[in-house]
Amino acid sequence: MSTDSSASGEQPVETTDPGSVDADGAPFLQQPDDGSGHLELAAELRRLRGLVAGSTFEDVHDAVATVRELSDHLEKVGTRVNPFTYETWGVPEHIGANPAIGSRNPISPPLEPVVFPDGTVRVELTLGIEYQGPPGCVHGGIVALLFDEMLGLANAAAGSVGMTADLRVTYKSPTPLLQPLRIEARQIRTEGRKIWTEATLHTGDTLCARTEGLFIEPRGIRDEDRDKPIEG
Ligand SMILES: CCCCCCCCCCCCCC(=O)SCCNC(=O)CCNC(=O)[C@H](O)C(C)(C)COP(=O)(O)OP(=O)(O)OC[C@H]1O[C@@H](n2cnc3c(N)ncnc32)[C@H](O)[C@@H]1OP(=O)(O)O
Repeated sequence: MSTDSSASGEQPVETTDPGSVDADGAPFLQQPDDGSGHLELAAELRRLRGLVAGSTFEDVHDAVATVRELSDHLEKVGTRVNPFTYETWGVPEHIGANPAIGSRNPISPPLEPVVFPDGTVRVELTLGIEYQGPPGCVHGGIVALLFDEMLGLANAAAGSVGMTADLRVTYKSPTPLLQPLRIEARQIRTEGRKIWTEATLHTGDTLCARTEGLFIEPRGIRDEDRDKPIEG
């Protein structure tokens, strides 16, 4: 969880609170903390991101030098990782680097999904000014990113993985910044490698957006196809 400044810069606003877990929901794809401080670093950078995007400054050249020093330090002490291969869908390192859900990725809000017995995956979150599109509203591309991810998670909850082939988003009402949002996603049906999944985004009782996605399970991803080459 991180704390970012509001647009006015006066009140700290929680931007990534995943909300409470209902009694019958269970945390889904929890991302382990390896104790290295990596997650705290990402959380602090999220705070920084909110401050940089959501503030004006007179002179921050001192901050530039400090951040440059930090980057130089991290470059020295870290081990760079390469993008993952298809076989690694869902391993903690794959999830952790994800721009929507990844706890190690400062770009992500991040999402902390909860799965329910009927297969619904839900996240609750509040987005700050760094996600702004129209004034006061969440950028439509961010909504699409969150939807794509949530549909993918609903597929994972149903035991499948798929590449997004078609993603339709209907924006019904502006998605507000700095207000609690709730996204719920569920797999609807499958036919061979084709998977249909849907999601909604609400603030309170207001429907802000909904989506329908068609996903295609990559060839070779199923156990019986392990010896076949994986194709996107
Ligand atoms: C458990 C593990 C947990 C993991 C958790 C991870 C969470 C992370 C979640 C991350 C989430 C983020 C997710 C992301 O960011 S995914 C990244 C964004 N998506 C892509 O980059 C996909 C790019 N496209 C492709 O790779 C290929 O085109 C795919 C793989 C989609 C299909 O190429 P492929 O060669 O395999 O398929 P096919 O041609 O034999 O067609 C097969 C069938 O599908 C039908 N079809 C195909 N395309 C379309 C279309 N556009 N509309 C309607 N129908 C379409 C087609 O007619 C045929 O139907 P039929 O004739 O059989 O009836």
